[in-house]
Amino acid sequence: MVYECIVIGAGIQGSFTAYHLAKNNKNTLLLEQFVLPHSRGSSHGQTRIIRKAYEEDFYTHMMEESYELWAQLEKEAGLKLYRRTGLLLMGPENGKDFQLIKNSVQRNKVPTVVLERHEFSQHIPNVNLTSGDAAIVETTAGVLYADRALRAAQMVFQSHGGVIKDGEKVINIKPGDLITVTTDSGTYQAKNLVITAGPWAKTLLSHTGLQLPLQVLRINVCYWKEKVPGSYSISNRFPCFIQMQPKEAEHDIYGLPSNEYPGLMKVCYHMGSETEPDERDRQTDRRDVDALSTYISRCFPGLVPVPAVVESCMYTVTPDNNFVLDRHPTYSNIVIGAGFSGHGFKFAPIVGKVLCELSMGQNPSYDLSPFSIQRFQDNPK
Ligand SMILES: Cc1cc2nc3c(=O)[nH]c(=O)nc-3n(C[C@H](O)[C@H](O)[C@H](O)COP(=O)(O)OP(=O)(O)OC[C@H]3O[C@@H](n4cnc5c(N)ncnc54)[C@H](O)[C@@H]3O)c2cc1C
Ligand SMILES: O=C(O)[C@@H]1CCCCN1
Repeated sequence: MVYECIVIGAGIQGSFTAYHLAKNNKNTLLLEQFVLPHSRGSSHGQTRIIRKAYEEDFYTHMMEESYELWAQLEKEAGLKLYRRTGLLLMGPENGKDFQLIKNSVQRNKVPTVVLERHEFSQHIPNVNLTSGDAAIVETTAGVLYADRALRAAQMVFQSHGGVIKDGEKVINIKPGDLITVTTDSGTYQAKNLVITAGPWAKTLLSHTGLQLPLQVLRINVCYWKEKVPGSYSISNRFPCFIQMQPKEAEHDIYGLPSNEYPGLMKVCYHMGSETEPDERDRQTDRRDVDALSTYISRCFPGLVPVPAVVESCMYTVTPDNNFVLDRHPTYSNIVIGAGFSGHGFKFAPIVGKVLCELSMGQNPSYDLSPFSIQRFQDNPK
């Protein structure tokens, strides 16, 4: 049988693409190399941050509709996927990045509160605001329950007649008017193909003759013990946070209130060391954990500054940290979603929608020029 569309990769982006295709009555097959659920890609784990505060207007605009589509999935699946916590943004008051994001939220009317230094500790207890730093809180930001969201998108896809075949690794792609996809246990044909293979995108795209400048990083996902259980918890109304330009590191540090593992707060570094996705844990660089320990001792005195639990996850990053959402430059019936650069989860309902539109030959609902493949060819690295 010939499918209307095959989607390769059942992470959050592929699952949402398949969800939209099935809702548009397209006969769709979702292929996944590992038995589901698994923790080998980028979409596993309990939580992710959802927010509208971005330096770039186009991300903030996409998030308007994304919140609505997350709420729709909650309804369809009968599950709670989003919890509002607020997002505390801290950074050097006169720093360029902090100013850009502050101006953007004002320009785009994202609900935010500015916290003056003298009132900071009254609103955010147990955190030391670095001297020279300013703070704002985006009030509608919060947490997405990631594992649960992934299952929900897959469930709704199946309830619309979609087929998932897991434990089947794609080993070859033969482009054409009818595309032939070969896995380690079968061969399938479709009129359209969507590749959302996360950290494996580079390998898969090589079967289609395309090279993209994607780099895979291993992220140490660190949980830190609260000295007084609950002091940084969701139930105590502690927010998610992003610390821009921390003193001890080059990249941002971020955290989510304790919730999923009672007594433990997730605080991570927004960077990692390069790795091969099939040998993720051979990468043992822990310099990021040392920087986190120093930051936590200085700014989060209520946490024990040694990680209690370390999990891992991968980022697939592009040179400008913007996603790839485009048609294949040679084969217009192959659509690509890749390079989510450690911030793609919150956008998944919109990513799925535009990849579905591209694959159905429609005009996408958003200007996709920031996400084009052409931008790499214009500025080869
Ligand atoms: C530690 C961490 C924190 C993050 N925090 C946030 C956050 O707070 N907010 C936010 O919005 N985003 C966040 N992100 C980013 C977000 O999680 C990712 O952008 C998103 O999960 C990427 O999804 P994906 O579907 O592209 O990749 P994946 O989830 O990796 O899915 C790709 C799938 O393709 C499958 N596959 C690959 N090759 C093949 C093949 N040959 N055959 C069959 N299947 C194949 C893989 O097994 C995998 O299941 C974070 C990411 C990490 C790692
Ligand atoms: O996508 C996000 O909102 C977070 C910000 C901090 C780094 C990890 N990703």
